[in-house]
Amino acid sequence: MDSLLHTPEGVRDIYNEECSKKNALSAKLDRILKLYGYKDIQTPTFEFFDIFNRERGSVPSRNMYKFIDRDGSTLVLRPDITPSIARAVAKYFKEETIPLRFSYCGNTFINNSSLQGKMKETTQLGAELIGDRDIEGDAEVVALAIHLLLESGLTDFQLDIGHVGLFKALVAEAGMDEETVSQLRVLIESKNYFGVEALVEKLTLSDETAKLLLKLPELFGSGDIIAEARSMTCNAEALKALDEIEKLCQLIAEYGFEKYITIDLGMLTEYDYYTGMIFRGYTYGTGDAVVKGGRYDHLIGQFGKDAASVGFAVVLDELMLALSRQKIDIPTNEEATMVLYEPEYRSTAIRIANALRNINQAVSMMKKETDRSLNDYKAYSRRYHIAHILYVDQDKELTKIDISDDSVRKMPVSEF
Ligand SMILES: N[C@@H](Cc1c[nH]c[nH+]1)C(=O)O
Repeated sequence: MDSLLHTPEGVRDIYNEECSKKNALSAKLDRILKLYGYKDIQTPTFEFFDIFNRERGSVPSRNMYKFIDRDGSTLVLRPDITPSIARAVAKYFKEETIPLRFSYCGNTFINNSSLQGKMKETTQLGAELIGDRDIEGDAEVVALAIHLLLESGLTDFQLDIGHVGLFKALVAEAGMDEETVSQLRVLIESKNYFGVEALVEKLTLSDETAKLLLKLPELFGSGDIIAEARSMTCNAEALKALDEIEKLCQLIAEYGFEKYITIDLGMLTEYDYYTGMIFRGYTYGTGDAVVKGGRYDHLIGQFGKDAASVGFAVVLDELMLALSRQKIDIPTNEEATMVLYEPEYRSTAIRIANALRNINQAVSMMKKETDRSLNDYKAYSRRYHIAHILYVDQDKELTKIDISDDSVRKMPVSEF
């Protein structure tokens, strides 16, 4: 019987305070998205497999939850919301040539290996700036991500900014096969210097390319590393990527957010749809990114609309974890009142509850059981963060109990 209460590994229930806080956080962040002109969009939780297949460059197929529809089509629970937005935009905004801004909040499902101990269902709150190919678009999106983290209450965080163009240019120049590229990516990403060295030695690369690849895991820090990287390559595409990061950092300074960014030229990603700058935000309390995003100029084109785009997603669950470990409160504005009534005064109690709800106060009604004492209800209120009890045991007067200090006051019912 007990096993009926279990949930599968990687998913969990969220309730009480934690759930109120998660919703409050998402509403708070949503307000900022609106301030930047992002409009709500919702796409389905499951889609055809092809929306996320290898060509799109999202999560690898083995990490997706796949199932079969009645008619035999293969469906997946979305592992990522960006390809869905790309599909929807190509479908409903095909003719629009001026940039569009969309934001969303929804759950994603990734069937990670259990060994990693990661959650398999997570809530993402994201923004996509569609049809903007300029560096100003990159800067807006990075600034917005920083603004959201500040709004959440975090003060100590860093946004690492990289660019897939640098790595792509180097491996293209070296003519590496896909398997080697992916091995190298993992090694550089995990800053495994010796691993990179061993692999690079096995390949036939120009001295210049080999040196820069070896150096990538260390190219992390402030603007100076751009100059350092620049001095190490003549590859035009690689130089272009470096120029872009430099310009992006200047624009982020125009937003006043430069202190939150770090350049990380060794930052790479498994998502193949990225074509330009990529970024990830980190803070204390969780090793995983609380926000992640980047530029993807060809994804929407795969659905038939040519629209260079850039966006990101805040991983709400990671952000919640970080906030809680950093003891940063998320105010929920939940000053709930309990209207506790003796059965014969039910209609008086309903009138009182309605009057309070009319002035936007949250009320939970509770019929008093004969075998429970007032103290039982006070203890319950303490457990569930109820601020007051209004005890209705006659028509004319009620008793107001303040749970924080146990003080008691009589009030005329006519006041409601
Ligand atoms: N969808 C990406 C984040 C992102 C949104 N837009 C661009 N990138 C992810 O799940 O990591």
